[in-house]
Amino acid sequence: MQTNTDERVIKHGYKIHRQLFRLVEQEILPGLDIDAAAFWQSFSDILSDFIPENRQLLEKRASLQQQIDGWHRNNPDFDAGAYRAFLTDIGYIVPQGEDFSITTANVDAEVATIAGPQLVVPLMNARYALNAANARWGSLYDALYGTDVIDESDGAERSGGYNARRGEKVIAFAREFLDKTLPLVSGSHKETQSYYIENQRLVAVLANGEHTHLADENRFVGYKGELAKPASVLCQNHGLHIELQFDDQHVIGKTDNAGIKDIILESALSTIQDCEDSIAAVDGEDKTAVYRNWLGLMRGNLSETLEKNGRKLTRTLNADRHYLDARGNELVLPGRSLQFIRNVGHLMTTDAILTADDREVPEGLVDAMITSLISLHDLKGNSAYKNSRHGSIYIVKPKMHGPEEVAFTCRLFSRVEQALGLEENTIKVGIMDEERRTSVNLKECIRAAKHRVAFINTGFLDRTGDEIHTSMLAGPMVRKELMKDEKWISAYEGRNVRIGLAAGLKGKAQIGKGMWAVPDQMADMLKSKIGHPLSGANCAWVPSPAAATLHVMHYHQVNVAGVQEQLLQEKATDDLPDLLTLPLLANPESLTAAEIQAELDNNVQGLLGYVVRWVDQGIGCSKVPDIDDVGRMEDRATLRISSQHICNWLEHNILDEAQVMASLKRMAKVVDEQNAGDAAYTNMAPDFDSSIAFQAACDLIFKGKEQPSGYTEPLLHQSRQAVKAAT
Ligand SMILES: CC(=O)SCCNC(=O)CCNC(=O)[C@H](O)C(C)(C)COP(=O)(O)OP(=O)(O)OC[C@H]1O[C@@H](n2cnc3c(N)ncnc32)[C@H](O)[C@@H]1OP(=O)(O)O
Ligand SMILES: O=CC(=O)O
Ligand SMILES: [Mg+2]
Repeated sequence: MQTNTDERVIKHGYKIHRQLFRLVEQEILPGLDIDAAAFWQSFSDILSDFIPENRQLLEKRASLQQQIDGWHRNNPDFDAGAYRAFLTDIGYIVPQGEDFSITTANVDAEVATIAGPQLVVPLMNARYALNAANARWGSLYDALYGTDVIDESDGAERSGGYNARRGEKVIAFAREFLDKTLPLVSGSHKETQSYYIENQRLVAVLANGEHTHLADENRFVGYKGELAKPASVLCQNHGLHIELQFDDQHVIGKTDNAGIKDIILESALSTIQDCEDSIAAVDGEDKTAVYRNWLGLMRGNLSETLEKNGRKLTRTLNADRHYLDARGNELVLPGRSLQFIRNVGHLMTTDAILTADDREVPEGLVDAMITSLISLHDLKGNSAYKNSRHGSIYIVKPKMHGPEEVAFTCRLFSRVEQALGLEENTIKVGIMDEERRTSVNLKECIRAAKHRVAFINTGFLDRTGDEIHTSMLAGPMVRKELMKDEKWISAYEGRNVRIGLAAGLKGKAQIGKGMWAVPDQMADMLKSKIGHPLSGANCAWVPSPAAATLHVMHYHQVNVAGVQEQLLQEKATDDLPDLLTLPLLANPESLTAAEIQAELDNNVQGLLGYVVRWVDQGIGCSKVPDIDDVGRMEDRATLRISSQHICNWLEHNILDEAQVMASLKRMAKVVDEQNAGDAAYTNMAPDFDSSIAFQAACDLIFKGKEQPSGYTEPLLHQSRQAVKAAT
């Protein structure tokens, strides 16, 4: 990209984008008691010290991939034993050391001890970022009413104004939840006429006049209003709060036997503010905008004015929540999720800072320094709202390949801590277990971060992309939808929990599970995502605040600490062979022409639908209809899967270029039609050659094999930069 270096400020040879420079000097540093000159000095030292090693780590990735490609070329008859020996020889599999336990300290309860949903949100979008931070508490009634969890039969449709029949179903569902979560000594919440507090106990009055209590009295923890007629009652189960709100004049409350107007669930315990795969930040200007949003969250003053349902409103961070406890003393609960920030990985570079010879610097180095600097506002109490009550900064580091790269991240964080005057290990690291070399060596990856690891999370979407790319030459892969039934993926998910528990994460850190990537299918999510807590994971990703409010019900049902205790008793098995079982098609000839076409069209439709918004409009995460018209969350990781999958089938002649090109052109028209209502949208068809987005989609497929680890960001960035330069 052409960069006007005149617009830059030179610091110790590095050329800082003026917008970023101003942000740091005028908005971030004030109030931090950090000398600007000292800051730029230590930042430049860090860049100079870490750039060469960052480069070497990337070279090692490329070299290992080359050796793996060569091995597959020379070994068309796959032998699992020889393959494992080869991976060990080349250092892809590293030796495993003695058992150990992590020592991470000063971790907030939302990470260490309470199990619950984790919401991920594109940080570039202030409206969503604020919504996510506030998603700590969510209305169960809204989450049920607004999603397919409540079916539309018997006149319970969602459309139009308030539908009382649907409302009844919501109330019935919620009462069922209360009966399971807060059972009464006798009777049911379905029969309650009122609730009151007496002798520090919650009393429920039933239709038959009986006054009953909670079966477990300790689940009542607080209230608002009067003892005899509370405005709300606060209960707790597995460390998660449930608030029953009363108002018999309210439109819902007046239809309810006990005057309940809503049930509020503590929902997204933690949130990941994402600088990575769900955003499109391709230059210094974009990076500055993203950092400014993080600053607003850490200073507590981020706000966004928006129009919703014909009304203008200003969204800001929610305050903490105040109650009286059972004894009548003040009880204050966090009003916002605990916020992590996801930095980018080691691959990409950014023109936010250029070297003396005008080369972009590694973006991950800039993220580490700037996002930590901003987080200091929280640590120093410069915000009305506390994020970490234990003085920690939580950085999620994605796409690391193996323990060496984790160690590099930890050394970087250590240097950032020194530069900012922070105690060692203040910056916690969330390790995305989403590259094959990390899964294979997970124990050693955790060891490399054992003083600061705050989570290990199975990013199964990137992990699937890496599975395909790493073994690109081994043979054609199974269809995308069938990946979830493959041996490697269940070994991967199981090992993550088992290795995490053996490394002492219980009670100290999160063992996390991946994203629910079908944002509108909440009924299905409710059926299946209980598998995550049941597997021993104490958090799992959700795509939206409503999904957090629904998924939290699983953590009321499952006592994750108990599951983890049980798993710790089980004997470990060697599941590395399963993890290394390649997801190859057993019988490629059995695929019908229709199956091949459907797989191709589906991949192409999702790919184009995502890429066109990314490249033309800078939207990094989209809900894109698949071939069956199901809206799917698409981000860079899902794009990595679809592009690599098509590339793999091309490589093994299941597809040919002409067929792929024909599909791209046909599906481009479909995607154009899907976006017809968007005034900012530019069609790809029929002038395909002049659509940068369409060309990017082609490159992601036809040049997919050469992309580092099959990543999509180099081509996406290049194309978005071209669009920005042209407008
Ligand atoms: C592999 C990986 O790396 S996964 C991690 C990356 N993925 C993500 O971060 C997914 C985050 N989710 C999203 O971006 C969005 O939910 C999408 C793109 C999937 C769907 O977005 P939309 O179609 O706009 O959502 P939808 O119309 O259902 O809801 C919009 C409302 O929900 C809110 N919302 C939706 N997603 C989120 C979210 N993740 N956080 C906070 N609020 C959200 C919006 O603020 C909006 O509410 P508002 O009008 O009051 O502001
Ligand atoms: O980052 C998450 C993933 O699944 O990839
Ligand atoms: Mg990922």
